[in-house]
Amino acid sequence: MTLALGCIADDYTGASDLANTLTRAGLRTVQTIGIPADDLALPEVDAVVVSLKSRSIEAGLAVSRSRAAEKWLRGRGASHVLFKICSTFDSTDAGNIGPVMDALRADCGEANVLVTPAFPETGRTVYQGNLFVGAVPLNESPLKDHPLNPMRDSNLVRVLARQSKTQIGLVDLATVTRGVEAVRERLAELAGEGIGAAIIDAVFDRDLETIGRVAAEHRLSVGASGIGLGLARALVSTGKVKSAVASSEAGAAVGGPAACLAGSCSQATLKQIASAEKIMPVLHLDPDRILTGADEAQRALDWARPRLAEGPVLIASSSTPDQVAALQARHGRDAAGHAIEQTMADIAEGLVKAGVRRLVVAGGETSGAVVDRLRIPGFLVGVEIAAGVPVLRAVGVEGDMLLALKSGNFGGPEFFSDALGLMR
Ligand SMILES: Nc1ncnc2c1ncn2[C@@H]1O[C@H](COP(=O)(O)OP(=O)(O)O)[C@@H](O)[C@H]1O
Ligand SMILES: O=C(O)[C@@H](O)C(=O)COP(=O)(O)O
Repeated sequence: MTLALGCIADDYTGASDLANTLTRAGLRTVQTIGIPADDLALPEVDAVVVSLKSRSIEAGLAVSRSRAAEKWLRGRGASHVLFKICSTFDSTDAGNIGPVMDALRADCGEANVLVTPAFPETGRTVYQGNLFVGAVPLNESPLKDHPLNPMRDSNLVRVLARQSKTQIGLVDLATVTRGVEAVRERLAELAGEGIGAAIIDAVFDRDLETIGRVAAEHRLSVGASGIGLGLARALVSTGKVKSAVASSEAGAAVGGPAACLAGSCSQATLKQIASAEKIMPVLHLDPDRILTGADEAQRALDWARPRLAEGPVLIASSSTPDQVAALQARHGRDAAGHAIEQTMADIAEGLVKAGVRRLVVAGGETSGAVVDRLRIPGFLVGVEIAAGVPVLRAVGVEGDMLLALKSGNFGGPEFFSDALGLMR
């Protein structure tokens, strides 16, 4: 297999979002969990998205895991590697976007890396280096209250400069609008000033197409699904990849019980849980009990098992920003996040043992904990449920299983019923 594009995603929902975008743009794509084992049977593909759970871990570990993934991808012919980050640039001043970018840049000898989290389809746009989430700057959006990476500065040139050893420049929208040659010239200018990476503005998909064409001439780029779209379109339009029609195999029905798990505390997920209450039984976990050692997973499984034969159930740990802040004040941010993720993984494991073959998970870190526990090595990409969220068919596991891994922020209010409607 010779890859036209190699991708490293810093979380599992982000990886399925990117795999979805690449598939829809005509690239045959698989999502792997970590670097695939040699004996994992993968179909012939144009792109591999290696999913890491590296967004919120210690920066040194994120660097070493990302470098190993890059080495694997380059070893399979990928001349370009996209480091997939969140469209809301989720990170702290300690990293991990800057340190990983610096390391990958050094490994591949790239003079200048284009960086953009723009993904207009989901309302993420970048102007003068400032990230907007819908109509508001990042620091005024619900991301200011994210449980793990509260985003309080919308100026990404500043944010990335705090994380990276590289000097960070800007390629503004006026330059992008002038086209591919103007962007190339601006990059050469920045390289001449010793600037190794640049935030590049993008508001519309046509901006991403310009960016994709220039990025494809380089060895490395950093961004969300939008730049993935630009790269995929560039690979297809230059004939490097023959555009493929998405296969229907990935979405074939599996039947059996279905369940949903929500660990995201985003506003979008809170609304989706409220809507789900109208159509399925919902159990709200008690996060304090989880942190004080009570067996909430057992309570949840005892609640769910007798209900599964009747239809889908939803189990949620999600709370409002005030409740999250209070819990973190009592137990610490990382301890709270980790304990709740592990409880979600325990519940997922118990549900699958009870026969669940269709599982919807809301939240990136939560999805990472669940997929790791279920030891799923990879996914084929099926139909799109909502922008950035496809149906996934597990590969390398016994029996058929469909999952949807939803970024906390993605999907409309009826997401859970929309997902279950497409996961037959
Ligand atoms: N009630 C809660 N209080 C505090 N933290 C929580 C609560 N519920 C879930 N969490 C944690 O918040 C984090 C949510 O992150 P994630 O799953 O990535 O969601 P998102 O996709 O919205 O970023 C996880 O670490 C999760 O364990
Ligand atoms: O780019 C995005 O917004 C998503 O693909 C993504 O990375 C989501 O992360 P979570 O919100 O943590 O699920």
